[in-house]
Amino acid sequence: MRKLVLASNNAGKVRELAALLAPLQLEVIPQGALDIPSAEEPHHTFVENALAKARHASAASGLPALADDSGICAHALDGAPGVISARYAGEPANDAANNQKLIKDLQGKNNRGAHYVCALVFVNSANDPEPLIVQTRWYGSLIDEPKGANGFGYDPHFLLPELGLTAAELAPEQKNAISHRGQALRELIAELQSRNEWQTQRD
Ligand SMILES: O=P(O)(O)OP(=O)(O)OP(=O)(O)OC[C@H]1O[C@@H](n2cnc3c(O)ncnc32)[C@H](O)[C@@H]1O
Ligand SMILES: [Mg+2]
Repeated sequence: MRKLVLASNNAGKVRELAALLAPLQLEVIPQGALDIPSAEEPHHTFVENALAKARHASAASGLPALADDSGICAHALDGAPGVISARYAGEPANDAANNQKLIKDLQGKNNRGAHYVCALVFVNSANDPEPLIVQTRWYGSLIDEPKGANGFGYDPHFLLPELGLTAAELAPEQKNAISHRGQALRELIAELQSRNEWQTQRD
């Protein structure tokens, strides 16, 4: 079976990506299972960081790799925390501290609009000259009081106004059906299939 390394050490992301990839005939291997450490993420864009992660995991494993660089952008904060979402409150990364800082920074701001961003990059090999790149957004608004126990990261504060629920109140499959990551992975799979590189069980 074709193998794919998931170039992420975030358990929440790995869970979501693995569920979305489950219908494909692929052996999905999180990089942690191969003892591949996190890549450096020095760039100013999600796409560049995702590309660095994908190349890093592919170089270390000798396998095709899929990376996700994502984050949340608060509209009243000029898009912060953005690419530094994982380490907004400092290192090591801590979801609770990041959420607290974000809510504190939004105190007194009327505009609670925000969007998640997900950049996905697939490479066939470490030096792949044609990486496949998809970037998507998921819009919502940020609430002070956390609600819900599903998901990860900023999800308990990310309200979907049309549903009246936070991302952390959605079942995993509901979140994947509408999230930035779900949208991006469906697009990426369609691109890969149009290249004829992956077959699904439906084929
Ligand atoms: O780099 P990897 O190993 O993939 O893991 P990471 O957690 O460091 O991932 P990022 O560098 O892409 O940082 C993204 C951060 O944005 C947040 N984030 C991204 N997608 C999210 C989602 O679906 N729900 C909640 N928070 C999310 C979360 O805090 C992540 O830690
Ligand atoms: Mg990271």
